[in-house]
Amino acid sequence: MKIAILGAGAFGGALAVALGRERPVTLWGRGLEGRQIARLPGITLPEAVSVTPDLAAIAPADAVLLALPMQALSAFSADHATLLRGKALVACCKGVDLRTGLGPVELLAQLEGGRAPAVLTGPSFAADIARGLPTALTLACTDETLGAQLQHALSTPVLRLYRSTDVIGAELGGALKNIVAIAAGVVIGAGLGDSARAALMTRGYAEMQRFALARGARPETLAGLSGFGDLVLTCTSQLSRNFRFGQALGAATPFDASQTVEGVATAKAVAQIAAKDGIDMPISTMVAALVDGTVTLGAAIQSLLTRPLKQE
Ligand SMILES: NC(=O)c1ccc[n+]([C@@H]2O[C@H](COP(=O)([O-])OP(=O)(O)OC[C@H]3O[C@@H](n4cnc5c(N)ncnc54)[C@H](O)[C@@H]3O)[C@@H](O)[C@H]2O)c1
Ligand SMILES: O=P(O)(O)OC[C@H](O)CO
Repeated sequence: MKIAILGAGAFGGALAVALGRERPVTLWGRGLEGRQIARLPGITLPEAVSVTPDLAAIAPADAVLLALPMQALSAFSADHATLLRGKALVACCKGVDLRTGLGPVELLAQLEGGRAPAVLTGPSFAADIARGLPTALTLACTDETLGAQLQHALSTPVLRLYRSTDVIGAELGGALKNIVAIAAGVVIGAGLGDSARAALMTRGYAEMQRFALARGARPETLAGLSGFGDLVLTCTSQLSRNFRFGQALGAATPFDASQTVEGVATAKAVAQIAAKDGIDMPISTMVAALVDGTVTLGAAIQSLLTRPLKQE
């Protein structure tokens, strides 16, 4: 299986490094020059990675990994539909498209006549993958045969892929955990303590399940790498941009606006869907209001703490 990766940011670069240590792979990215990845300082791409600024050069690839920010995926896949159609597409982004309310697999499935798209997601910092540290991810695809082929093609001795057919559960776990990570960052940034963070993560997980199950996900997927696993990683590590963004919000300190923080747009998308479909999502709704500036930090905390007492 010939593999191409689209997007030479942190995650696309890290996947190219990991796969390029084992087999040939093509990496395309905007403004990609030389064999360094700007978002991965100190990392050099292995020899087996062919770097190209020309998108047409990925034409021979059988499998294409799209490591772009979620909000760029819709326009990108529509603009390059002819090139992408017929290939095994693997979405590597985490989020919900703000304009359509769709996840990455649902967006890619709109390329008519294509194969069943897959999603690669789970607890993984690009910096860890690029350093060759052990990482486990979920590869979800409704086509079991294709899913198994991709699982084997994309696994390495230190990058272990677990297979699933629950694409909705896998993509929503990755999308929703970023919202909870922002909220966890707010809790820590505002000095509310580790006990409050544990409570927030637990109630956030309940909220993730509620939303995902309402959209057809399987509960065991949410309990796996792409849900619970990624929630734990992202809510507890300073390496997470979503967590650090929330921390800056909670502490009222500046944050580098050039960083990709997927939970911001996804919180807005999820809050809109939850309001429309009547799904109780208090943390996501509050994160959406906080990032929009329609509620103050004090009011947001107060609102979550004064919700009616209920059964767990
Ligand atoms: N960084 C991580 O640790 C990590 C881990 C797992 C998953 N992800 C996911 O991977 C996705 C990408 O994140 P990242 O960390 O690589 O972000 P990044 O900001 O490091 O890189 C994004 C790349 O996409 C490119 N890009 C943006 N818009 C584009 C467009 N319209 N057309 C072509 N290229 C475009 C940018 O130039 C940049 O190279 C996100 O959804 C993120 O959640 C990231
Ligand atoms: O830096 P973040 O917050 O986008 O998190 C990166 C990955 O999604 C962690 O699994």
